[in-house]
Amino acid sequence: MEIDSVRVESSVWIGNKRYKALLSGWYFSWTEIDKRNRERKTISVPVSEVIGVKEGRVEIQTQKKVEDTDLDFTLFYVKRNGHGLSWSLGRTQFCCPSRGVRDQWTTQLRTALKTHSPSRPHRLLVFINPFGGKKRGKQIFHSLVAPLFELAGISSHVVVTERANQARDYILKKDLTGFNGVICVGGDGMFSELLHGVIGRTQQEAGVSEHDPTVMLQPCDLHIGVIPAGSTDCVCFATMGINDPVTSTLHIIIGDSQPLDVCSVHYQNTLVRYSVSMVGYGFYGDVLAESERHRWMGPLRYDYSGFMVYLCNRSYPGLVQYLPADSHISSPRDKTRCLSGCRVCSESKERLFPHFDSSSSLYSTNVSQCNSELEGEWVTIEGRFKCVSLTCMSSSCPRSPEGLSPSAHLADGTADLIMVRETNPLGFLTFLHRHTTKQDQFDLPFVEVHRVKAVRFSLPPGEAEEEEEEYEKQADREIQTSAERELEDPEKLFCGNIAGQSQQHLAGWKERGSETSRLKRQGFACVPCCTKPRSVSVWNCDGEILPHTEISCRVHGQLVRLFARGIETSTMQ
Ligand SMILES: Nc1ncnc2c1ncn2[C@@H]1O[C@H](COP(=O)(O)OP(=O)(O)OP(=O)(O)O)[C@@H](O)[C@H]1O
Repeated sequence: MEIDSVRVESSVWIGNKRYKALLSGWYFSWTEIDKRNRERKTISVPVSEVIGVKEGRVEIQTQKKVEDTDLDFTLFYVKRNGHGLSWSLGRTQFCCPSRGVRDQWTTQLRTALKTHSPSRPHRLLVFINPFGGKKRGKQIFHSLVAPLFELAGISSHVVVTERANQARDYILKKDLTGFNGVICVGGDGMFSELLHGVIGRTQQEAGVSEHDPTVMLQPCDLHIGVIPAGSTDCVCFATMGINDPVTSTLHIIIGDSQPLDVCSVHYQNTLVRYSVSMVGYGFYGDVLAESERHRWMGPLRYDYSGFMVYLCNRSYPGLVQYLPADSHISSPRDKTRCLSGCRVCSESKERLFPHFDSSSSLYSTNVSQCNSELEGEWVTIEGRFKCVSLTCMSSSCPRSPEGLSPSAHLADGTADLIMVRETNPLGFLTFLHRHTTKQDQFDLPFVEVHRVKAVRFSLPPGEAEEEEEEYEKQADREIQTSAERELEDPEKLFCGNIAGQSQQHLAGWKERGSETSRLKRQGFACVPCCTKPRSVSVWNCDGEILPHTEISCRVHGQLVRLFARGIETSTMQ
């Protein structure tokens, strides 16, 4: 029988009220019937949003309780709260006229679930960062996430991390057979580990060199899920519209799938990092560098560092080259929002994977995309900038609900390049302040924004040599100071610089044996309030400081997939 033609109907009781229950195609609904047999209010649940069907009267919240009765079944489903962005577990207990009817309901609902939700995960690999955010990762997983996975019949293998990069290395090296996805319980740093692991693993298996800046990367099949438990959870917020562990868990269970663009950052012919959120130079780099020196302050360090760096009022020379995206498709100032089911993103799939058909491998089709995606005329802009940033998504967060670029798309194969030229402190404050309001931050004479496919940043020729000289001198001074500090208190240096967010990146440096250069650069870059004017800032790449100034960035359309669906339309004004 065709599932769409399945129709099951019967009388049921919820409490002491009589209802008509109906399973028809994609929906299960129940309508109250009053004493005169008139139909009252109907509640309708899409089968794809059913979490589980259990025999008896079952409760899982606070404590699991099962009352095994012959006539009852309990339905668990996604319930939308408030404006709908926050999801919780809905639960309704149905009492049937006979055991036969009850069994028919449970069987038909489970069959419908399999048919309408074929891409739900069955087995997940979960990484918990016990030190992320308020250090509640383990508690969040065991009290809020694990019971829902169990209810939905999802098994999970849990790894509580003991060091930075453990999750990334695990994904790169271990056998992942049987896993339908990887989940992080932590913040953006943990997400980044999973991102690097999943992309790296996929390229290894496809025999693609990540270091070649011109290569087409293989899109990744393994989905990534994010349970927010960090102090910065921007990726979660920008793809769900809310930071809530239960909402994220429910999106994972129902197998939502949101493709995401990823920006690769290269230094010459070496991959430096991947980014999904922001690669920012100048102000954003300085704030991160400064905040790393004040980790002891906790999340407050970002406000403090932002204020200090703002007071320094620095601007930096730079040569920015970019490859524009097709402006007929969309633009960063078209006032649209990338919402769930976004037309621009779904139409981009054909452009990004023009020869895709499910019978052939994605990679073989991507090779032809390689050339066309890097075709076009590069535009060059030289000047002094307060900041230059590139963002693959709106990068909205609770503090800036509209984000760095409100009209950016999650999966259209482009990023928005924002350049803020040198201006007076009040002008720059206006630009920053507009990120927290609905006012257009691009409607300022010193701000430029472009939708792009690739960007290159370098120092203007004269500056580069001058900088190199000054850099060497300053670095030597810093090394000496650092060494003295280390001798005084080795713990201090370790805690201040190695622990936490920049760990992944710094570990990478260490692996490459450039401890000296790390000290040089870090010491030099992290003193925004030093009296001497500097001409070079650092890059902030999704919360990590990059070890290079002259970088090239390229957007890889729909490279990874998240267990998410974007921000739902009905909830947006
Ligand atoms: N067991 C661990 N010990 C130390 N660091 C870890 C551990 N597990 C993960 N990490 C690293 O901690 C960093 C920060 O973690 P995460 O993003 O989960 O939390 P966060 O509170 O949002 O971080 P931050 O406030 O520093 O941005 C990540 O880059 C990750 O590599």
